[in-house]
Amino acid sequence: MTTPLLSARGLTKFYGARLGCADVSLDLHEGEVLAVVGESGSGKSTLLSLLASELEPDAGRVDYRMRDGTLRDLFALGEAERRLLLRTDWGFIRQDATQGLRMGVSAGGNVGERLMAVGARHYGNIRRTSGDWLGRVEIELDRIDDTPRQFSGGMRQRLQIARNLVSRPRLVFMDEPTSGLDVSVQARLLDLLRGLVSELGLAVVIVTHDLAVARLLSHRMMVMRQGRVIESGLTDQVLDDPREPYSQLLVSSVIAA
Ligand SMILES: Nc1ncnc2c1ncn2[C@@H]1O[C@H](COP(=O)(O)OP(=O)(O)OP(=O)(O)O)[C@@H](O)[C@H]1O
Repeated sequence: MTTPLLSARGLTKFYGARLGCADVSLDLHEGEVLAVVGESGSGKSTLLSLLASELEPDAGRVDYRMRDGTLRDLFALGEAERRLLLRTDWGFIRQDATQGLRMGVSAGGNVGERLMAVGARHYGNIRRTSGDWLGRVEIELDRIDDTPRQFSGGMRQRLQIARNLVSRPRLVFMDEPTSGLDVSVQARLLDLLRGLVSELGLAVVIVTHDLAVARLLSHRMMVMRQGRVIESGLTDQVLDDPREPYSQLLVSSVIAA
């Protein structure tokens, strides 16, 4: 067995007296897609923020295997190291595109900025690579100088994808990347994401309340309820044959919908 890329043990977070999540452990290997599902308030976003070290846990730890092979405790990283990871080795695709994009910067600039973070300096190359990536996410090249404010919701999400993937991260966090979009737009976006994730061999932690998204994108899934993981396993197994009554309810309510 190879060492996991990301490994969490006993992650627990309280907001005052309210539980965010409790005692969550997981391993994520390179190229693996893990979906975290559960109803609203079950702790999915809290867990994602802890894994991405945006939030400090009350207990537990997260280790990450750096590119040089060393295992690092994420909460022991300095702020500069953490920011560097976020800009280079990781991506974070957010539900709200205004939080994941620089809304006042052109589409090309949004993508180019990430390239500069990994050392690109030549303007012509940066613009060409940015243009290539806009094409890959189906944004017309003549929109390269428009800002995301002039984009539709679906286009903004595709731009977030380009911005995050252009620097070839190894790990991408996704927080409900398709919710809030029209069903037909969601389907296209999911297709695009699925293709890129497999082509680039990305490791992904995706939070979603939509089991169809989990089915389409993930290899493994975890079901959360009231801050705790109540079931986990291979996605097809959990969805086709859920063990826990709560997971059965989740799955059947989708089928009924
Ligand atoms: N900043 C905060 N301050 C206080 N309580 C919080 C905060 N963020 C989350 N919580 C609480 O922690 C619990 C888990 O919330 P979390 O946002 O992680 O759930 P979720 O599964 O992501 O929900 P949703 O699908 O609605 O985003 C909830 O009870 C929530 O009210």
